[in-house]
Amino acid sequence: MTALRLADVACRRGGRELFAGIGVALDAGEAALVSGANGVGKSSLLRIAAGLLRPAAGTVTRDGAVALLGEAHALDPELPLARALRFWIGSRVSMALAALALEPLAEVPVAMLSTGQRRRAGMARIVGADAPIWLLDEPANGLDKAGVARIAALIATHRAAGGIAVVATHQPIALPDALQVALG
Ligand SMILES: Nc1ncnc2c1ncn2[C@@H]1O[C@H](COP(=O)(O)OP(=O)(O)OP(=O)(O)O)[C@@H](O)[C@H]1O
Repeated sequence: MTALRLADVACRRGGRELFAGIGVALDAGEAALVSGANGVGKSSLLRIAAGLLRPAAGTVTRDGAVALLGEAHALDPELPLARALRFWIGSRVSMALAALALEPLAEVPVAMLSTGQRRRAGMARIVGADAPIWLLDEPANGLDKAGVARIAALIATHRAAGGIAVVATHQPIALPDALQVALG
């Protein structure tokens, strides 16, 4: 059964304690919204949840594969979008492009995409990742209203299918019944 647990987690970076005592318990279909001022440690918390950063204290357990949308999109800037995505998600490229309304841009090099298009491309990688646990760092950054609504709808669909979503954001995004994780 898909699950994500952070118990009494603390984070230190650059010799400073960013946060301590954070607990998050999510099961299939649930979501958390991570909020807080710039530099409070939202990205760090997602990296800890992903297993990319070791917590200074506490434990993290994951039941299910993780897809992390970081601040960078992790797509080869030189490649046309479809090929850059194929590296990560293989045959699920068409589905992922369609989910983000990116089909018309399939042959455009990633470096030429606009800010919002690049963000959607990064999200296409997550949608195609076939991972039950989504960790999304500012997924709505640079997106227009329709783009934000699309991300919210994708997260809702993912949850309805038994997925988990942790979203760090400064922007309002619909995340019904989300566990609130306020840092700082
Ligand atoms: N590799 C690193 N080494 C040392 N300190 C770091 C490192 N990466 C980040 N930090 C520091 O950790 C703190 C938290 O950074 P983090 O990116 O987690 O914050 P955030 O809440 O996501 O910020 P924002 O809202 O601006 O994205 C910042 O003070 C940052 O300078």
